[in-house]
Amino acid sequence: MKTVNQQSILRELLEQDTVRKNLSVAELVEKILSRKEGRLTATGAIQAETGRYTGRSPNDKFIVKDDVTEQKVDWGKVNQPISETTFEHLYEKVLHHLSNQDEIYSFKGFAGADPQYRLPMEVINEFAWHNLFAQQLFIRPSEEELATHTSDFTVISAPTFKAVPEIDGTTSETFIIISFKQRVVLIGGTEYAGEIKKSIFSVMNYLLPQQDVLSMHCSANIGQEGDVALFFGLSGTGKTTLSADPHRRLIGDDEHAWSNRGVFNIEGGCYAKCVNLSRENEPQIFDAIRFGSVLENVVLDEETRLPDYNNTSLTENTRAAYPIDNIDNIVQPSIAGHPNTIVFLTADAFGVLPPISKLTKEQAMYHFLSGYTSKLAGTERGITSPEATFSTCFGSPFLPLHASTYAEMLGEKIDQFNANVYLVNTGWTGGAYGEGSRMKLSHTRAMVHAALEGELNSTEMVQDDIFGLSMPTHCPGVPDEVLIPKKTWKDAQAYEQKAKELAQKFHDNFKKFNGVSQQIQNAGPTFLSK
Ligand SMILES: Nc1ncnc2c1ncn2[C@@H]1O[C@H](COP(=O)(O)OP(=O)(O)O)[C@@H](O)[C@H]1O
Ligand SMILES: C=C(OP(=O)(O)O)C(=O)O
Ligand SMILES: [Mn+2]
Repeated sequence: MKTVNQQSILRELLEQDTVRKNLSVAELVEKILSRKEGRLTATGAIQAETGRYTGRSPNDKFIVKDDVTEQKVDWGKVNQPISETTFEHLYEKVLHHLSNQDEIYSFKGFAGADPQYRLPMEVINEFAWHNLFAQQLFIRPSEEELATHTSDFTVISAPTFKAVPEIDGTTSETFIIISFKQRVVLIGGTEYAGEIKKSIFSVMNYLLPQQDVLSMHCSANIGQEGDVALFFGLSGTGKTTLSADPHRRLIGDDEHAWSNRGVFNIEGGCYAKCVNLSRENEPQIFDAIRFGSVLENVVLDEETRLPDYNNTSLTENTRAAYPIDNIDNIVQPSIAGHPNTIVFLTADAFGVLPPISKLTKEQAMYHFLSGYTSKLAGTERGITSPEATFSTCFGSPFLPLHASTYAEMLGEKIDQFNANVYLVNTGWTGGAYGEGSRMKLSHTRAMVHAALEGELNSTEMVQDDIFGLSMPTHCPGVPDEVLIPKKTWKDAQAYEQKAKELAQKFHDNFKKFNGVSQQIQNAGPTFLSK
């Protein structure tokens, strides 16, 4: 059988003495420098460039349709099917490609901080810097854990292997293919490191709900009283930035799961956007970038070798990868109790959603299913300015199962633990993208702080008459007029028009969720039902 064949080729490959296994950070750094894969920066971090692709390639992502996945996966534009035969041919070619390299790198570790649900996994890389990335992003094993480690999923990344669509059955030279039957992710044709971590996230989004654990595209932190907050949001909306908070310990910046024991981080590291990064605005992230970190597509000053975070000549999606331990106030292991507060981050390019609003349970479900936000420049191929999108569960590119699976689980948990839910607009204010400006980070931080401290519970609220959202009228550290979008626009009529345009989009998008309860369907924009 084919399956056996590939598994034995993989085993053979891993027995070759060209495979360097779980090298230390220092050894990997030496490799990266001697192979000229990257450069040493004055921060101590490695800098690497990814060439043509500097963001994810969602159109090149597939799931193998086989007897394991056929009935389970929500097939469509996000989860494109590919045949077993196509996968097997490519798999063999990629393994052949890797067996011809002078050296390749393997990292064995885990996804999932809770020992009950963790996935022992392995990442095999053609590039040493990708292997360093994997080591920093996934959960590093102890010596004992490594000695007894048996991988239950393998990511194989061969960026210089390029597919030929006509022969290989892909859409382009790039491919990201998950086979749940063979427990393999195959990545080729792209050097963007984000694919490695996000593909394992997709794997966990398939596996965990089947164990009755909700997986979520969110960051998480914990306050002094042990109160847990989650921040959901599509790429670039503020999960990493807002979860790094000197007053709250970090659980994780991007991927979490919620079991009947509480929440846990899926990863062991962070992957921060670093466009315009400054110590003043984001001190913890700025200082996390040091020896062992990886700066991706960040331009260096040629003389000082210091990163120039304002330079977006390679991409706006510049990134820093570092182990979570590089942040000084963290929870270790990355496990905590049940969330008290849930924040949905939306980067509203229309500039009409309130900077913060408190949601009813029905509104929470409505907005979770809608997942309205923007794709921000650079995070996906072809996106050069914020583009309004409805990304269900604030993470549609990473969800193999139907949105209702995740939404129903979240709804039950919100009910059970009585969590407060807020919608926070980290996008535009005072006008749409191009006219208004990005919400001030200091204001967003102040609003989030007030929400987490319970200060908004006793504040007077007003309801906006287009979306039906409850907006606080005061918030410490934020001018009153910022809280009400209409007041931030020069032209109130223009605001109204734009807001109604967005409300209509919400309405049109939600038609596909006609199976959900009437109460949830009614929790959308209010002016349309008048
Ligand atoms: N009001 C705001 N709230 C959050 N982030 C903001 C805000 N204004 C600007 N930003 C910037 O937006 C980016 C958010 O990115 P990040 O936190 O990495 O997103 P995510 O983790 O959700 O992908 C950062 O570069 C941050 O500095
Ligand atoms: C890494 C990504 O997203 P996030 O910013 O959510 O981590 C990505 O979309 O490639
Ligand atoms: Mn992030």
